[in-house]
Amino acid sequence: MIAAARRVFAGHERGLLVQLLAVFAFAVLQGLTFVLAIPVLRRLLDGDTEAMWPWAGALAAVAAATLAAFYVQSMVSFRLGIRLISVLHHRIGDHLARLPIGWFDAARVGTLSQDVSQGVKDSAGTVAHLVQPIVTAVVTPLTVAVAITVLNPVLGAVTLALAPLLYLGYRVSVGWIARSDEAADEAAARQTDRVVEFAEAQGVLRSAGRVRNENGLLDRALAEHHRTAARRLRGGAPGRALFAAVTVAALAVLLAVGAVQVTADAGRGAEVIVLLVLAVRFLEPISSLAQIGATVRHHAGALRRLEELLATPPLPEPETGAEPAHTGIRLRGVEFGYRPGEPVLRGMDLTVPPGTMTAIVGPSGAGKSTVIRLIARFYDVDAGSVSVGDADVRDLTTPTLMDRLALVFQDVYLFDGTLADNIRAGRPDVPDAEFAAAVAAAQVDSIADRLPDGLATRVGEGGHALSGGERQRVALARALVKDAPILLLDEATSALDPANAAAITRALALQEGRTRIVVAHQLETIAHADQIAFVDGGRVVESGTHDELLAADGRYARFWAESRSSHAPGDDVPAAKDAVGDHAGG
Ligand SMILES: Nc1ncnc2c1ncn2[C@@H]1O[C@H](COP(=O)(O)OP(=O)(O)OP(=O)(O)O)[C@@H](O)[C@H]1O
Repeated sequence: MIAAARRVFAGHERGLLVQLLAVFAFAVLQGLTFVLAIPVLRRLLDGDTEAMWPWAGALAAVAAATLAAFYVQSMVSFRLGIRLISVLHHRIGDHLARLPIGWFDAARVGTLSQDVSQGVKDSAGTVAHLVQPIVTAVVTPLTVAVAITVLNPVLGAVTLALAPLLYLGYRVSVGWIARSDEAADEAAARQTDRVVEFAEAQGVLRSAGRVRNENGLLDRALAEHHRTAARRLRGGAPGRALFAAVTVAALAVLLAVGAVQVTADAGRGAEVIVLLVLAVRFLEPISSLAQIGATVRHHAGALRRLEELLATPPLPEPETGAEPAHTGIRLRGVEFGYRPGEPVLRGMDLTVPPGTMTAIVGPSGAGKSTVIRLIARFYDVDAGSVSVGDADVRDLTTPTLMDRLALVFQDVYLFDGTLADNIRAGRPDVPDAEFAAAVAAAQVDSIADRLPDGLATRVGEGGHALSGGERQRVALARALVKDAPILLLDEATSALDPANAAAITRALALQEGRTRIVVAHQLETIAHADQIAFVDGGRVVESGTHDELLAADGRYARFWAESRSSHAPGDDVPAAKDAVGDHAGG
C-alpha cells in the first residue's frame, strides 16, 4: 500500500511530510498530557493539594497546546486531502486524454466512474482522515510507555514487552476478519449479480410465461444473501474475540505486576494505581488499530486501482507531428488483433483516393468496423501501417488526425442536451447557414418536426428519446458540421429503417469532395460508392466499382444477388447484411 500511495501521490511528498510532522507533534503532546496526569493524580491521592497545583497548571498548559496542535493537524490534513482530490482528478483527466480510445470499452468505462469518484475520495480520505488515528495509535502509547518506564522501570518494561504481543494478536485477528470479509464480499457480489440478472431477464422470463417469481431465483438469491450476512458475523467473531482476549490478558498481566509491587511496598499504592490507569490508556489506541485496519484495507484497494489506471501506458505521440499531404487513406499489410493470438485483420491492403467514397462490405465479424477504428487510431496496428495523406497515423499528433476526421459510429452517444446542442458539439462556432445545411443533409429536420420543441427538444441522456436510426442521423449531422475532409461512417445494421437508410445514403452522396469510408449494410449506399471493398477473414478479397465486381462474378456478385433476392417487395432499401451471412471471426 505504501508503494502504491507513493506513486499515486508522487510530487506531494512535501505536503505529506508537513502533515506527518503536525500529526506527530499532536500525538506526542497528547501522550505528554497523559504523562502529566501522573504527578497530579499522585499528589491528589497523597492528599498533598499544595504540591499538586503547579503540576495541574503544567497539565492545563500542555492540554491547551494539545488542543491547538489538534486543530492545526486537522486543518493541515483536511487541506491536503482537498488538494489531493483536485490534483488526482487533474492527473487522471490528463492521463485519460492520452490513452488509446480503444482502451475505453464498456467494461472499463463501467469501473472507471467508480474508480474515479470513490477511488479518488477514498485515496484522499486516507490522507485526510486515517493518518492521524494511525500515528496517534502508535506515538501516543509510546510516549506514555516511555514515561511509565522512567517512573517505574518494572511496570514500564512489562508494558513495552506486551506491545509486540498485542501487535501479533492484532495481525492474526485482522487476518481472520479479512478472510471472512473477503469470502462474504464475493458472495454478496454473486448475490447482486443474480438479482440484476433476474431484473434484466424479465423480458425473457415473462415471454416464457413466468410472470411471477415461480422459479424462486430471486428468493434463493435473497436467502443466500441472508446466510452470507450471518456467515460474515460468525466468520469475523473469532478474530474479534481473539483480539479482545489478548487485550484483556495484557491488562491482567499489568494488574498482577502492580499487585505484586503494592504487596511488596504498600507506600507505592497511589503511584501504581496512577500508572495502571495510564497503562490502560496505552492499550486503548492499540485496540483502535484493529478498527482502522478494516478501513485501511478498503482504501488500499482504491489506491491500487488508481495506481493501475495511472500506470496504463498512454498512446505514444510524436513531439512534432507530420502533416498529411492530402485526404487519401491507405492501409498496407495491416495485421491487428484485440487480444494476443486472435488476429482480426490479416494483411489488409486498402487504398482510398482523396475525395472518393469507399463502401466496406462483408460478413459479420470480418473486421469492417475495425478498419474504421484503426484509421482513427483507437488502437495501433500490430504490423503494417495506416496512413492519412501519406503520413503514418502514428506520426500525426492526435489533434492533427482528429481535425481531419469526422466519425459516426453504430453506437451513437448523445448528450443530455437539446438536439441542436448535440449537433453543435461537432463545432460549437458553426455558422448558422452551415448548421442548417447539415441538419437538412442528414434529414434531422424531419425528426425535429415531430418533436414538441423542434431542434430545442432535449433528447435525454444517451439520446433515449430517439430511435437508433434517428440517433445516427443526429450523429451524422454532428459529423457534417465539423466540416472535416474525411468522413468515417459505420452504418447502423439494425437501427436503420428504410427511411433512415435512404436519408443517410442521400446525405453521403451530397458530400462530394470529402473522402468517405462507409461500413455499409444498405444496398443503396453500397451501389453509390466509387469503390467497394469486400472484406472477409481480415483482408480485402475483392475491390472495384459495383459494375466491375458484378462483371467479375465473385464473392461480391454472389452477395449482391443474395441480397436482392432477400429484398422483400415493398421495402425501399433492402438490408444487405442478412444476405451476407454470419461468419463470426471471419
Ligand atoms: N473491443 C473488442 N475487443 C475484442 N474483440 C473485438 C472488439 N471489437 C471487435 N472484436 C472482434 O473482432 C472481430 C471483428 O470485429 P468488427 O467489429 O471489426 O467486425 P465487423 O465486420 O464490423 O462486424 P459487424 O458487421 O457485425 O459489425 C470480431 O470477431 C469481434 O468479435
